[in-house]
Amino acid sequence: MASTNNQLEATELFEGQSLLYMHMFGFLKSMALKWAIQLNIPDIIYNHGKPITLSDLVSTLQVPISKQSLVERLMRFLAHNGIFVIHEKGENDDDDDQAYALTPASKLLSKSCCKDHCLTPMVLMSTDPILMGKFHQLGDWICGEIPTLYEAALGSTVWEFLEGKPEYLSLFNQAMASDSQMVNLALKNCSKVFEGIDSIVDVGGGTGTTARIICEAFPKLKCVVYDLPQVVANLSSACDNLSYVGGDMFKSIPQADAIMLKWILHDWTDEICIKILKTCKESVSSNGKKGKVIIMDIIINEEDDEKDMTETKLCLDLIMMGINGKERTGKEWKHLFVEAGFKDYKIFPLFENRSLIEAYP
Ligand SMILES: C[S@@+](CC[C@H](N)C(=O)[O-])C[C@H]1O[C@@H](n2cnc3c(N)ncnc32)[C@H](O)[C@@H]1O
Ligand SMILES: C/C=C/c1ccc(O)c(OC)c1
Repeated sequence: MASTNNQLEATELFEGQSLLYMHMFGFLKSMALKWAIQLNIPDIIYNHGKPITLSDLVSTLQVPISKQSLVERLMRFLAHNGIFVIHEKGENDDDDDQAYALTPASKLLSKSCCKDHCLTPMVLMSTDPILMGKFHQLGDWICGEIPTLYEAALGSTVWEFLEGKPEYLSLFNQAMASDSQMVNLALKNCSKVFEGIDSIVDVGGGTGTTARIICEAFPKLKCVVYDLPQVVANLSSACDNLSYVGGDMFKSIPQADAIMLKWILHDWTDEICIKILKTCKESVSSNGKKGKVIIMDIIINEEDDEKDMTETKLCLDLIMMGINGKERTGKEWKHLFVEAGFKDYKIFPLFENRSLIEAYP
């Protein structure tokens, strides 16, 4: 609402300016994170065994002395944003009065600390210049005829792009695996979901991280990872109850008591999701069995989620926009299940931004 009071109008404009500055510089949060990873700072601090002073950090990094203050300023920025924390000793007034320590966020970027669930590959993929660069063409793409941003900017769909570039395919698979490791920590909250079933197919299961976690937790459960041939080629199973099958989920899906879809349906349009869900329903209903489909995905819930959580989910929605996928509200998920002919479904919290949905044919 426009204000009639000049003073208030100026205040509003200043607030508007402030918001714009915050947003236009938002990319620097990604860039500073990438800088910390490229210089291996999370591992350096972890291996140091205690908070590290600026001079120790600079000498480990072998940064020229003339650039010492740049390290200090980047660390100040990252600490301001919760990626590191600055411990003040307050004894003397020199540079070494302060020391940098890890926070939960930067622990997740240290391979030495969080070997199993290090999120570094996800950060490197998200900040890759080519993958990030396509967002410069959002405007042109939305006004043009080309169906996906990937095709508009990179000349092919995301899956074709990855198939043609082994180094990107490997980065993508590692990024997905790093996200999937979190399932390990959340499984105890939803172990009931996997009890009482003899076989499960993880459709689009990537290199098998989630399936491996489930196989280890439920040694009697027979688990198949089903993904594109180029993804599962040369993978061999570490446990007896896990196997890899290459194929195309649009042509067929192996039969099982349960189908798992983790971060699959958000990659696709409603129309395609309904097709996938119908095929899954056939697979788990064969042999007269009453199976189920287990979905691990995002549910947008602006009412109940914290603002920051919703923001992350809406960012992922824009990333999915680039491949014609989308993040869905509870109502939009329900629409998919109804249209695909499922009788009922149940939602469980999984971890942070992810829910587990059990859908029954
Ligand atoms: C976003 S990733 C999710 C991977 C894994 N479920 C996870 O959460 O870590 C989507 C997966 O779907 C696979 N995929 C894409 N098209 C497919 C198709 N037509 N048939 C089978 N898998 C497909 C991709 O190769 C990729 O591994
Ligand atoms: C940076 C995150 C990328 C990403 C996350 C989940 C997905 O399903 C995906 O599919 C193309 C990409």
